[in-house]
Amino acid sequence: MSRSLPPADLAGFCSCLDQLPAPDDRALQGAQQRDASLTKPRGALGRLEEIVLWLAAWQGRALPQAEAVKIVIFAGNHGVTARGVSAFPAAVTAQMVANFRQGGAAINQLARAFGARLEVVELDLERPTADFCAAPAMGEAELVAALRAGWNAVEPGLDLFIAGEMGIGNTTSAAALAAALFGDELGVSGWCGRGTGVDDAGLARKEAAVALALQTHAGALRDPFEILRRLGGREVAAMTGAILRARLERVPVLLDGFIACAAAAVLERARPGALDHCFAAHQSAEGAHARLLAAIGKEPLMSLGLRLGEASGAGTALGLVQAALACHRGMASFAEAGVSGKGL
Ligand SMILES: O=C(O)c1ccc[n+]([C@@H]2O[C@H](COP(=O)([O-])O)[C@@H](O)[C@H]2O)c1
Ligand SMILES: Cc1cc2nc[nH]c2cc1C
Repeated sequence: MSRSLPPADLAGFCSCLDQLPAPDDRALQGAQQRDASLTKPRGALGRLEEIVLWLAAWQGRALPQAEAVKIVIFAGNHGVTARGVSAFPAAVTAQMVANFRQGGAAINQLARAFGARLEVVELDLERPTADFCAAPAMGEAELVAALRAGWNAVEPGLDLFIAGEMGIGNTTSAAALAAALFGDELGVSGWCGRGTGVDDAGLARKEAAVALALQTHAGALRDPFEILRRLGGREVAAMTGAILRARLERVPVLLDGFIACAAAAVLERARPGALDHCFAAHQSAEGAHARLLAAIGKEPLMSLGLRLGEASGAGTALGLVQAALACHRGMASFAEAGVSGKGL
């Protein structure tokens, strides 16, 4: 299904979940057949083969490509930063947006290295969300505006989409989201990590903020989109909207780190299988990312100790995507190369 206009309201976004397209089985089979013909023992390219099959199924072609690759960094500010939950001041969000625009951030280098188009979408940076320890982070209209901003960032026909984020304080928001979506039986500390590098006192403030938020919103944390409204942030909701639109357009998505996965998890909780078009690029060093990946049923491609956000893990994984596609598209078959097939 291709639809250009974003839903007007929250009910419209929710009803998209009833219309999720399936992968293209014929394209998948075509890619499997080609893979089986190539001059290598079957399975010998390991997870590179998995990447190719995923792209084939969602792009709808046996010879997938990564020409039109788009990375969008969504930026938002968080009221919860007033509680001392980050190692950096909230002003860094806008300063990094300027850095993205000037080409000086890590993601600028990765996008250039791997031939991806990079865009930055600022979401009301001068107006942080409400401190979710005391009140819902966003009103419904704000949530819908953020979901729509994400939706509008994805166009049909992309070969691959990456949603990235920049938002001082957003690992606290992502921890609260994950705890609310998947339960906090291990305690909130199981979902809290050091983010930009908070010290022990900062980590304790973060855990206290998440615990207080869950208490404040107790009884109102059943619906995943309501959880997003209460505990999320604008850039988080924009990633949710973008990942949903990508699914409707059958555009495959590479998931980045802890915050991007929390945004995606809203969809998975709302509709199991909603993330079938997504591949987890990496496991970040944020302590709870491994748990979150397991909760959404994703096996990360790499674990390099990255904890930067801004789509840097997914941007790095583009190199692996290119490696996978180069082999699938360029290798000779056994017949073409005159190589003997398996004997026994
Ligand atoms: O992607 C991740 O897993 C990740 C882990 C730690 C930090 N970050 C980035 O750091 C910022 C949030 O960290 P913090 O400590 O301010 O909550 C935000 O801009 C994220 O892009 C991102
Ligand atoms: C400098 C800096 C760059 C970032 N990029 C994504 N999150 C970030 C957080 C900080 C603090």
